Amino acid sequence: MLSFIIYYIAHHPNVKKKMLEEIDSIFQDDKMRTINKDDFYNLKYCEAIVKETARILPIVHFNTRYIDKPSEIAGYQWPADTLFLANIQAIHNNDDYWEKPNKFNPDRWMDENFEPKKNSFIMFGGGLRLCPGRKLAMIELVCLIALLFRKYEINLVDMNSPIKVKCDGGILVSCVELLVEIKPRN
Ligand code: HEM
Repeated sequence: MLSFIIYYIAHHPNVKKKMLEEIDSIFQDDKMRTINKDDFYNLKYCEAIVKETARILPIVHFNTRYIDKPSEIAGYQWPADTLFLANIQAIHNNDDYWEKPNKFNPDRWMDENFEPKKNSFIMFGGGLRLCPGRKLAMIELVCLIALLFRKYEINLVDMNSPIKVKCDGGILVSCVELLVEIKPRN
């Protein structure tokens, strides 16, 4: 997921600028101090970048559900042993739920009153089997991008290269290759 985040940041200079302003306002040019809980809560724009990346390109593309008894779901009768696949990628990019879904726009998450429509943002699944690691994953990703971009300038080697992804088992999406140039920030 970090590769996808770096890719989208590199392709949206206005987003990168805003992210660096947030990071610099929090760390005040200190490139070494340990990140703490308050920093995490203040890194709202970084969090918005993580969510927006996961909206456009969810690493879990499909969520699965299985019924072991015949059931009626969404007005249809289904036999026992039916496996359902919910297409997370399609839901996240559907214009019934999202304004300009193809636009990478972390700002959509910045409005205090913004709440995605019910079940329209399911990067961590939902219901009883909701991902139990979601908070840890968010903390790790937000802190990681803040600590990386606080200290390093990260650019893509080839801005024209499309993102190279592979999909394992039709469900998990990962980045195959992303060539980056990293140098210390001034
Ligand atoms: C960006 C990172 C992550 C993403 C996108 C993600 C996404 C998901 C999704 C979509 C599910 C299926 C939920 C459902 O069926 O409704 C899931 C389940 C699960 N995740 Fe995560 N996850 C992430 C990180 C983590 C981490 C860090 C942990 C553990 C430390 C974790 C542990 C689990 C476990 C144990 C389940 C199975 C839950 C169950 O079946 O009851 N995940 N995750």
